[in-house]
Amino acid sequence: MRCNLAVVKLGGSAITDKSSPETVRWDVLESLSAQVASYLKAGGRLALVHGGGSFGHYIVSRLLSERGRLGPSEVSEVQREMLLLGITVVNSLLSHGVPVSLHAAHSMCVGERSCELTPMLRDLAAGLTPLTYGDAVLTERGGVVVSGDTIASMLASEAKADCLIYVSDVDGVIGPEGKVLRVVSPRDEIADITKRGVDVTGSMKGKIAEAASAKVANTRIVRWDSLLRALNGEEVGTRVVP
Ligand SMILES: Nc1ncnc2c1ncn2[C@@H]1O[C@H](COP(=O)(O)OP(=O)(O)OP(=O)(O)O)[C@@H](O)[C@H]1O
Ligand SMILES: C=C(C)CCOP(=O)(O)O
Repeated sequence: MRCNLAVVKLGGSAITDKSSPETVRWDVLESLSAQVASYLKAGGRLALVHGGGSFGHYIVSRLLSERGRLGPSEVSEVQREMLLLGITVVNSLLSHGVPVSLHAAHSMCVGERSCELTPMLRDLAAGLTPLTYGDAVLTERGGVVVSGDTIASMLASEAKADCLIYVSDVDGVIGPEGKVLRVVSPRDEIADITKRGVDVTGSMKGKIAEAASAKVANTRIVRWDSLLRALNGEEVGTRVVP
């Protein structure tokens, strides 16, 4: 069935090149913005989250290896880097006529799994397309990274979305036989096909666990060029079940 209210996570593996720092994949971003615009034009509603890609993951891993921890200055640097990618995504969506409203995750989250998402829900109800992203926040334990995968899952549950779509650079989840799985659960064995590049928040295994915890009926991991098909209810990519 076609999605009425969707939460879509624009994966950093799709919108950036994770093997090269601060590199946007402009063609992919343009395509995703056009697919989002087309879904909205057909009457769909959605909220968006994007990942760290070669912006967030690179800076976190560089700062951790150079300074050993994320203190106030490091958290601020990560927040700045994610804002840069956030503005880039806003520019692309706006150029396709999407009425996007950007919400910094560090203004809504106080820990890895603790976010107050009401501002996004309010904008969604008002007819805007709210957007947030994976980010860093300063806690009593020091700086921590809040994954966009987690925010997307929490947002889908709170918004009572009927679809939760994780967009990435792979056709879906690759199973141990090397083929895309039609369905996956967090207990299933999957192949490890991690590419060059850095990831500080758990890659595919973490994504499956977060996706499954949302308990949204139609939860999928799809390649970027299949987003609109997924929003239209087609069985593309890999469906995630608890
Ligand atoms: N079994 C698997 N099936 C599919 N992809 C896998 C698998 N194992 C590892 N991967 C890796 O997981 C990556 C996708 O996870 P990743 O966390 O990078 O996605 P993302 O959400 O797009 O990125 P970001 O966290 O930057 O937003 C793929 O690019 C692939 O390299
Ligand atoms: C690395 C940072 C700052 C954000 C991580 O978010 P994710 O890429 O959605 O896991």
